[in-house]
Amino acid sequence: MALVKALVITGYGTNCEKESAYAVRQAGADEVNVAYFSDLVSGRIRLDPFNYLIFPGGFLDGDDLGAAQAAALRWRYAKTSEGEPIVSQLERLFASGGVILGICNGFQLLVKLGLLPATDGAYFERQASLGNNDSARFEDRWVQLKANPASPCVFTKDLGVLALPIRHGEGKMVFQDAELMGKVVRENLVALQYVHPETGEPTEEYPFNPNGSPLGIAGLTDPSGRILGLMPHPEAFNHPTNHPGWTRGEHAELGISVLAGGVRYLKAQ
Ligand SMILES: NC(=O)CC[C@H](N)C(=O)O
Repeated sequence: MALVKALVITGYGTNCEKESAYAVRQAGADEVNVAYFSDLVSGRIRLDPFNYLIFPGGFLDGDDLGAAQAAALRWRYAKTSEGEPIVSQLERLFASGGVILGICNGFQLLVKLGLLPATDGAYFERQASLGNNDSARFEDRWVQLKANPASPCVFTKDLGVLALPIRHGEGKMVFQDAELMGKVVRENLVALQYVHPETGEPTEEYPFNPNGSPLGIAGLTDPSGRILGLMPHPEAFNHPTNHPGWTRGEHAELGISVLAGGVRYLKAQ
């Protein structure tokens, strides 16, 4: 049974690192650390000791150039003060069986860095993007979701219907072309979809789908199932009273369950 050592990356406008660290601790991680990207550059911290990496939500570089665009370039090209590409540490963490979770801005980063959806194992080749919401507005409310039971995703494996908060301006999934989107769907790399509350089925209808994402795509995984990126914020549903309907006695699966999927997977190794 592996120890779960989580690292939450912050800096440059990230603002959900504390909730994400709290949530992964609640989910059962043995060790939880928060570090700045600049700590990786200075060498104060390395990715090597960790097996659970979290890219939290926020406004990296103020969303200039598009959400997480500059950060994706930073992750791809920055080196430690000793000259080692930081991306090599990231590649090693993943190659040695680690799990990676990107929440909202973190999802945008994973997609722009080419870690999602990575069809055909083409990691670090960008195949998709996240564009402006169809509403052309920042959307901030709760949505209903459904996990895809056929997806290889280790985070959403045992999940069904979920209610989670969203808060983003750039959540519309855009694929390179229709062929790639078909492949993502066929290979079940769609891990999570917005659903219509009446039918419980994936929807493109606003406001249930808050951004106009095709097929209601709210989260993607990679072919290994060890990377998950999602627009909603599971870390923000860490107690039953976070749910807007809790005083009416409404219950829903805590978002912590998403983070717990990664913990369970690592502990089973
Ligand atoms: N909550 C977030 O992480 C927001 C992500 C990004 N800044 C957006 O608005 O789309």
